[in-house]
Amino acid sequence: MYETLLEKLKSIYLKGEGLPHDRIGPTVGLNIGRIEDANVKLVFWDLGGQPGLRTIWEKYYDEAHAIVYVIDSASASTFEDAKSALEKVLRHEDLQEAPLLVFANKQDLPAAVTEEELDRHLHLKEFDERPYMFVAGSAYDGTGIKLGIDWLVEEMGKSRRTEALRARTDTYAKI
Ligand SMILES: Nc1nc2c(ncn2[C@@H]2O[C@H](COP(=O)(O)OP(=O)(O)OP(=O)(O)O)[C@@H](O)[C@H]2O)c(=O)[nH]1
Ligand SMILES: [Mg+2]
Repeated sequence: MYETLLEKLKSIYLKGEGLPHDRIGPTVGLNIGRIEDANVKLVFWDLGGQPGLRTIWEKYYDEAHAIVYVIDSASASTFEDAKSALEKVLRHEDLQEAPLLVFANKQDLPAAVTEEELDRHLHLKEFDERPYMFVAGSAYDGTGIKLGIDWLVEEMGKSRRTEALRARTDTYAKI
């Protein structure tokens, strides 16, 4: 759902160049992004957000340590859809306790709804207990990305879900 963001993320953390924006098309299937430094290794599964592709998402839930959900802040007409799609994601039992980062993207555009307004519109806190952070920013200028991902890394580090997933991987490794 966020290839532009993923490319920016790579350019921030890996200090290289991301793909130019005009080389990024709608995601069909899966893009994988890897970021690794001395302390953490992150693997991002970037999934297409088009309605017809959303049935694929749940194939990845079981092994996901956390969720990054990207919303287009400049597209008010799609907020309702974005909210209900996210609610469905969060109801899925395979994602229990997975920390959630909601990234309100495209804040660089004049048409973007402010962080406060979007947060009020989505009011996600009310229906879920998991670690949750809402960050507004832009995949173009990079604002908010480090803040959000640093938070996510910290949450994953202390999450029971991370522990459980690690234990499972260790068990498989021994077989
Ligand atoms: N102004 C602006 N445009 C952006 C930003 N992020 C992405 N875009 C543009 O928005 C369009 C969609 O970006 P994508 O990265 O393909 O969006 P996506 O969420 O991955 O779309 P799907 O793969 O269909 O789920 C592209 O034209 C991007 O260049 C941003 O932060 N600011
Ligand atoms: Mg995409």
